[in-house]
Amino acid sequence: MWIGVVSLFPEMFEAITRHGVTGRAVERGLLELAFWNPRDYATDRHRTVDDRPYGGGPGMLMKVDTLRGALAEARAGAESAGHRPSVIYLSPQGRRLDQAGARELATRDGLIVVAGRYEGIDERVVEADIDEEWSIGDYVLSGGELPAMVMIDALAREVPGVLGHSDSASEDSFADGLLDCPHYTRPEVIDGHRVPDVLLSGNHELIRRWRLKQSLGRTWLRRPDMLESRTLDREQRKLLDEFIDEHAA
Ligand SMILES: Nc1nonc1C(=O)NCC1CCCCC1
Repeated sequence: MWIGVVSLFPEMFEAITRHGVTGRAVERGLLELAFWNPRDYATDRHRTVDDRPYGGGPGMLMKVDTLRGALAEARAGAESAGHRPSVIYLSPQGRRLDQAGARELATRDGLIVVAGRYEGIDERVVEADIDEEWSIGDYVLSGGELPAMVMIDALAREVPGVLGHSDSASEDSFADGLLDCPHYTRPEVIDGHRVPDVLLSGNHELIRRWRLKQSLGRTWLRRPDMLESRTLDREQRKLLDEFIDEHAA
């Protein structure tokens, strides 16, 4: 998947282009990131990229001409790469990103992601140049780079071939609308706490059922809202009822 990034701090994105699952996806050509820095479009001696807000008040905005210069080149880059991207802006005012949203974004014919800085961007640029605003949560960060990386990481996992064996995506808890089950690895005992026997049994069907029961139970305990919008099949209903009975006991 092709993603153009407009950012004043492109080097921050090494966190996803040089490490882990996303780094390997870039190496394998499954994920392609290209960067355009508004500072490269500054024409003054000080390479100014911010500007004062009309109406006064604290803080600055991203300078319009340098931002739009970078955006125009990103669009040209997308076109020459044969893509017709959606242009995304990250801000707390956007649509909340969730697994379904990541899955949806992964189907687009490329993305251009605009990472804001200072107090944001001119509203006329939002209206003219931005297709969609997205948010990673209700808190204010210092820039759009970390939200952009969160979004790119989440959607990259939905790109076919990115994950080692494809079922790890389907097993991801949010992938099937549940919280993840507990996980265990060596040693078998930590401070007197043993690994649940079922996980040592080698019985894959019992293990599958135990993990599903734990996911359902955890979701019931911690995020009951996630169960409200979900129809449980017969097995899931039985396992959750068992969990609830055991929890009440
Ligand atoms: N929360 C968020 N979700 O997506 N982005 C978020 C954010 O807090 N972004 C900060 C940016 C917003 C534009 C101006 C500079 C600071």
